[in-house]
Amino acid sequence: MDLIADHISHRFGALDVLDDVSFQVSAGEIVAIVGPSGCGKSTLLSILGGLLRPAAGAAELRGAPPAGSLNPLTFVFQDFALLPWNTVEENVAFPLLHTPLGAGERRAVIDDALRRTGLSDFRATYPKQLSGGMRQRVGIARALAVRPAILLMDEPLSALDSQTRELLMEDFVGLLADGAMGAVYVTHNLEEAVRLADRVVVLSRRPGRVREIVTIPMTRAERGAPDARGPLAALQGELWSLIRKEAIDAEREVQHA
Ligand SMILES: Nc1ncnc2c1ncn2[C@@H]1O[C@H](COP(=O)(O)OP(=O)(O)OP(=O)(O)O)[C@@H](O)[C@H]1O
Repeated sequence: MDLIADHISHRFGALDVLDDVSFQVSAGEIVAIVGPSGCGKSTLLSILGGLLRPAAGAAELRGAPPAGSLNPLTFVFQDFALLPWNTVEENVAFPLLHTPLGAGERRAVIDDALRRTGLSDFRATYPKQLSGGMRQRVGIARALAVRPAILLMDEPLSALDSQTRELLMEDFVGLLADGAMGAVYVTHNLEEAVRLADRVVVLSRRPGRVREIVTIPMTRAERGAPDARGPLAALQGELWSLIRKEAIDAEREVQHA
């Protein structure tokens, strides 16, 4: 299933936030969205996920959803957005409430999501008993439970320390390796963008326009190898050179606002 951003523009009152943004996420592809602070990345993700109707243009899904999909698009949030009074299992089960799944099928879906995220032994645990990395794994398991075509991820690792980020990046690469699921990955972190994405959409400062779409010229597997650090750092440098000036301008704008 493909996700198409088709000439999307948006404004909040007098504030122009996005200007004519177009790109495509093909089935199984990971597309990162980077750009200066406040350029409209989260707004764009909300529009792609159908939470916000754009002022102009549209977000469209094309193609058949994965077998058994309950929702082709699902979000993974920076702050995990878990229900603290519910166990891990209940959090993962939450999006399955009010769906036509029978009890057996529901259990199989939950078990599968917990297994794929390494949470099978934590099903009865409450979020506050877990580390940040484990909480975000619960957020991912909950997203997997609806068998989506595309994960919409808004800074999913930014609340985590650097070692935990590394581990979760490895998890993402593993989860998305079979190409059954794609992702849109909003991040400030260019290291994450070049490590995970197949293509990177670089937005200008607000109103966000597509400055460039950079294709990462290495497979995801190649990027996990120890000798990939040099080429990845070079790619990161390339992206930073596209963003740097506008990031400085955007930062000044925020500070003087
Ligand atoms: N609901 C809203 N009402 C009014 N203004 C909003 C609303 N949501 C976002 N904005 C403004 O729109 C602009 C873009 O916000 P958005 O969060 O999409 O940017 P971003 O690129 O994700 O930011 P950051 O990099 O800081 O996470 C900002 O100036 C923000 O203050």
